[in-house]
Amino acid sequence: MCGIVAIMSGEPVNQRLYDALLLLQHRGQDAAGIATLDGLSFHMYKAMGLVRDVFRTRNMRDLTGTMGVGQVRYPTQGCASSNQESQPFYVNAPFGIVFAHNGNLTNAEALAQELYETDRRHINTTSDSEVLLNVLATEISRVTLTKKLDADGVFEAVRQVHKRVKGSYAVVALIAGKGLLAFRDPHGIRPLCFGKATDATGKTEYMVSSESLTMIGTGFSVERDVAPGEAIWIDMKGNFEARQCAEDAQLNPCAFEYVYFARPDSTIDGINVYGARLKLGEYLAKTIREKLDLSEIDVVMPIPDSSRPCAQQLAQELGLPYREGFIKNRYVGRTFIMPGQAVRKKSVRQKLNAMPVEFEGKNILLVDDSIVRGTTMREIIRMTRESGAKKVFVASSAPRVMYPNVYGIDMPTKSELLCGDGKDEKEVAEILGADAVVYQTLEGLKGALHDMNPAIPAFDCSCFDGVYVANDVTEEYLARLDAARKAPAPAKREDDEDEPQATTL
Ligand SMILES: O=P(O)(O)OC[C@H]1O[C@H](OP(=O)(O)OP(=O)(O)O)[C@H](O)[C@@H]1O
Ligand SMILES: NC(=O)CC[C@H](N)C(=O)O
Ligand SMILES: [Mg+2]
Repeated sequence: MCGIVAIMSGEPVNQRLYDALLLLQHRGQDAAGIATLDGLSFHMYKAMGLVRDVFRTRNMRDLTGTMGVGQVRYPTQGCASSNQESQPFYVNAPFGIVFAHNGNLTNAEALAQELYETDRRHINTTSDSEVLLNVLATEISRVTLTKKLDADGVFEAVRQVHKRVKGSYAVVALIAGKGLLAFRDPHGIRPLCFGKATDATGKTEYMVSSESLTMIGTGFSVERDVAPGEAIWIDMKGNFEARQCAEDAQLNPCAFEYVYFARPDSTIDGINVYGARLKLGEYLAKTIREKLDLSEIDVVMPIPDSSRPCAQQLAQELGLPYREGFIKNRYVGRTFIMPGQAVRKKSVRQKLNAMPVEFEGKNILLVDDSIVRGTTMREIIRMTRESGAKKVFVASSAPRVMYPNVYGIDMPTKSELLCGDGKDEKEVAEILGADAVVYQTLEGLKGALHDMNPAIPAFDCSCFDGVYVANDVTEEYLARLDAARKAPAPAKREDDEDEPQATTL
């Protein structure tokens, strides 16, 4: 999951883009970048690392201009540790475009070939985002063969992009001298919203962002979500237009955003994320009542951070005490979105510390938002027992993660999932070393989200039910992902730099 943001204003945007990226840090910890447009010149700075480590005052000073885009990256395709694949991306024709993407294309390989052979465009990385930018650039070029680029032309180009591209994509882009473009895939799998503010001269400013919390944190007021398949265009004079550019758009937002990815203080497609997590706790409590003997549980305990609202609500519903037994080191980031299993494993212990006083002689119900590879839970159960707990029960606010995700969560193969082979709760409990494990049911997840916004027809629950809403995933495609995942990583050369150099424009 990456985080993307764009601002158009009459005033400098560098600081506010930086502030927005800091607020989106939970969506990507691998790399960060900002590109601004000053007159007809782009300025860009991007590098591997967290936002606060990537940008220095001198870099910020160079990011002049009153429009800009930014991104924090959590890689799903291409190379996890490549500075070249950090975003934004830039192409010099037509006009010059900088671009940031959240999502994952499922036909990137075929598109890259088509771009080379038919459109005569060269893709220099293995990132699907570079492919998407080049499809967009090709389609913008096509419409400008016969006329000047205006709103109609931009929307026509996006219409063609929707026809060629498969998978999930939320995009922000700046076209030099022309305007700011944002669009969302026809299923609205990844989130995208926009807001407004007024600058010192009384002119309207716009922000487009992955999550609404960036607006609240930077003085913008949230206008609405970008609809699935919709594009919005703000030209250099500040004229705003929005248009539906897809033929069969239907909103199917990713359920995992509500379970884990998004910040609780964001509202996505009319559902407040915190509220959704409380609701998931309500539904999970019902299942726990059916499956566990409540008189055996002394305390309910969350695994910080993401499971807290669910655990709190669940404890209240079950009339059990809620206790915090794990203290999180706030200087360690999210474990799940770290690249590579070795670093994830090490980080769980660095990140969470158990306080024996909360465990000694007690039967504990541990609550986490999800158990994906089982890295976190395995370690947590070990720590819970070491700290003196008698019995350890486990509850997950998400159902069993059984299928690969190809829409922007980096778990493309079944083999890396704890329940990829269909293990039931008993088998999971044995493997993790728990006395019992209870998962949210799929109906519970869908019911909770439906209660929060009955107007959403369906959610992308592909990693729980194997249904790929964009109808773009075949067994053959999944087998290719599996083979790619198992291929050995290129060996590190002795003279490899530990710190990749930044990329600028
Ligand atoms: O089964 P796993 O593969 O370990 O993945 C699941 C865990 O990863 C996430 O935590 P993370 O530390 O990323 O973030 P958080 O602090 O927001 O909970 C999630 O909340 C689970 O705890
Ligand atoms: N999580 C994402 O949105 C990733 C974007 C893009 N697929 C990349 O790997 O860089
Ligand atoms: Mg967690």
